[in-house]
Amino acid sequence: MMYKVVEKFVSINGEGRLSGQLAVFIRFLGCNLDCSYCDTKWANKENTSYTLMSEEEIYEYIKGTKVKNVTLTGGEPLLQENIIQLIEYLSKDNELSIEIETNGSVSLKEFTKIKNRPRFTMDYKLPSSGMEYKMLIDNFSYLKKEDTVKFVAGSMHDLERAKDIIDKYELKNRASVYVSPVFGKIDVKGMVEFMKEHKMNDVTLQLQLHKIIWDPEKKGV
Ligand SMILES: C[S@@+](CC[C@H](N)C(=O)[O-])C[C@H]1O[C@@H](n2cnc3c(N)ncnc32)[C@H](O)[C@@H]1O
Ligand SMILES: Nc1nc2[nH]cc(C(=O)O)c2c(=O)[nH]1
Ligand code: SF4
Ligand SMILES: [Mg+2]
Repeated sequence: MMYKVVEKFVSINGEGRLSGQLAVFIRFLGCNLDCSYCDTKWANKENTSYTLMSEEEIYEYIKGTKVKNVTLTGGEPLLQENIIQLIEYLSKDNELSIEIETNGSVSLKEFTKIKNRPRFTMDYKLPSSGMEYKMLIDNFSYLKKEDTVKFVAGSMHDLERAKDIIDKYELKNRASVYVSPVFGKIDVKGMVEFMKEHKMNDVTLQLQLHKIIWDPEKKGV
């Protein structure tokens, strides 16, 4: 099988449970959503240049970096044709710790059947993204403790909505729960005050480390 890879690189993971650790990123072409805040819109344009890579070539690249954490992302990685074959192929290597960043609109059902499946870092798109209506609530039932639900908030209204969803679906009992500011859009101190006011125990506030270390617009980091 061949996959449309728009960039591959090693960096510090700037997000999620392995934030701060080295990771190999494979970014795939194309997305079905159009989040207002997307910092990777360039990867979603059908005319974006990409490299066709087989599962073997992707695996060889990853192993050649000697980095064990792998993040499959995009664009929306789960929309790649035959992505299940790639995930199964990579999942055979127990030395790899694989995470998939996914946007919450693609059913996880088939992916949860994969032996030694990767961890999902699944967004729940909040109102300011304009994509909340695309969220598949059933996906919450496929999550396990190793997975993460991420809420990217662009306003205090978004944060209120995130709290409602976290409580309504008891997400803290299902997976790790992260909140993340839309970069430069919301006062992070205000997010902390909100979390304090609402006693949001067991929710992790993240900042995109890579946008602190490098130019926030820089690709390949
Ligand atoms: C570029 S997306 C790719 C994976 C998948 N399409 C998704 O949205 O989860 C990776 C992560 O970056 C987040 N993200 C995108 N633009 C952002 C921004 N401007 N500020 C903060 N997080 C952002 C997304 O919400 C998602 O959690
Ligand atoms: N350094 C770094 N860490 C990341 N974690 C998730 C990313 C993504 O775009 O999915 C990402 C990214 O784009 N860069
Ligand atoms: S789903 Fe992810 S890649 Fe697609 S537009 Fe939203 S943030 Fe960007
Ligand atoms: Mg990114």
